[in-house]
Amino acid sequence: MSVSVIGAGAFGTALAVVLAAKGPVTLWGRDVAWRGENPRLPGVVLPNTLRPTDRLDDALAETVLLALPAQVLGGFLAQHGAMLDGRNLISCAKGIDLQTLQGPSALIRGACPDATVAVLTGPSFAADIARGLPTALTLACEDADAAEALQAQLSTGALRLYRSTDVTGAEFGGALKNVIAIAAGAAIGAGYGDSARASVITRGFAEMTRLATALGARPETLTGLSGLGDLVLTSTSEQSRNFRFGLALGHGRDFGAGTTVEGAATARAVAALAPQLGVDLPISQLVAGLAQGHIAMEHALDILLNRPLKEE
Ligand SMILES: NC(=O)c1ccc[n+]([C@@H]2O[C@H](COP(=O)([O-])OP(=O)(O)OC[C@H]3O[C@@H](n4cnc5c(N)ncnc54)[C@H](O)[C@@H]3O)[C@@H](O)[C@H]2O)c1
Ligand SMILES: O=P(O)(O)OC[C@H](O)CO
Repeated sequence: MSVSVIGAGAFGTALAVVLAAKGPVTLWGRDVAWRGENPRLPGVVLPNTLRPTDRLDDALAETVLLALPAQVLGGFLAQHGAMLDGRNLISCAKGIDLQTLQGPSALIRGACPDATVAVLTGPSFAADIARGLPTALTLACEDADAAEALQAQLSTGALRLYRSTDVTGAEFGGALKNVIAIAAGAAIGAGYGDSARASVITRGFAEMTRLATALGARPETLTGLSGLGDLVLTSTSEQSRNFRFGLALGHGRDFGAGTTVEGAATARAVAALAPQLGVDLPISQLVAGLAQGHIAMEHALDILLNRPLKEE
């Protein structure tokens, strides 16, 4: 099966680099005028078996990894879905679409009804994957046979994929951890300390589980790589853009525009979903308010701590 990657950002390029060790890979991006090294992934030399292109019709393999940001995916599919239909389409985006409040797999299914839809998610920084460091991810697809075939196709010596049929659990775990990582960063940035961060991670994980299971996810998926695994990575590493965005909020500093911070828009989507699903998500709703500037950092702690005491 041939492979292509749509989206020449850090993650799409990193995946293309490692998969190109197994065979030819085409990488589509809007602007691939750079040659040899993608500025979004500095220091990584592209192998000869990786072919960048800005022509979409030139990048339509049997298996297509969609590595665009979540808020961009819907528009891209509306424009190009027909060209992509009928293939194995694997979402690598970690977010919830603000317009539809859907995860990437539902967007893909809507635009490409004859595709086999899967998600690839889990704890992984693009720079680590591109350097060939050992990484374990979840490949989720409702069709168990397709999941097994894609797992074999996309695993490499250092990139170890575990398969799952719980697409909702895998993709919502990956999206929601970004929101909680912002909260963890804000707690550290504001000087609340490591104990407070551990509370945010733990109570945030409870929120992730509540929301994802209300949407039909299996609870055990949330304890796997795509949920807890990625939450731990993203809430504890300054390599994470979501964590660094939270740090800036906590410090009261501006954060560079143009950096992909999936958790900011996803927090707003979560805040809209919570009342629809009847779930209580105080940390995520706080992040939505902070990210939009509706809540000031100095009030954030009071909002969380002044809620009624409850059973764990
Ligand atoms: N970077 C990581 O370490 C990492 C790891 C795992 C998953 N992800 C996920 O992968 C997704 C992409 O993140 P990234 O890190 O590659 O982002 P990035 O900021 O490095 O790159 C985003 C890319 O999207 C392109 N883009 C933006 N709008 C577009 C449009 N309308 N049409 C076509 N292309 C457009 C940009 O040109 C850029 O190449 C996110 O959902 C992220 O959560 C990233
Ligand atoms: O840099 P972030 O915060 O988008 O995180 C990247 C990956 O999702 C970590 O698994």
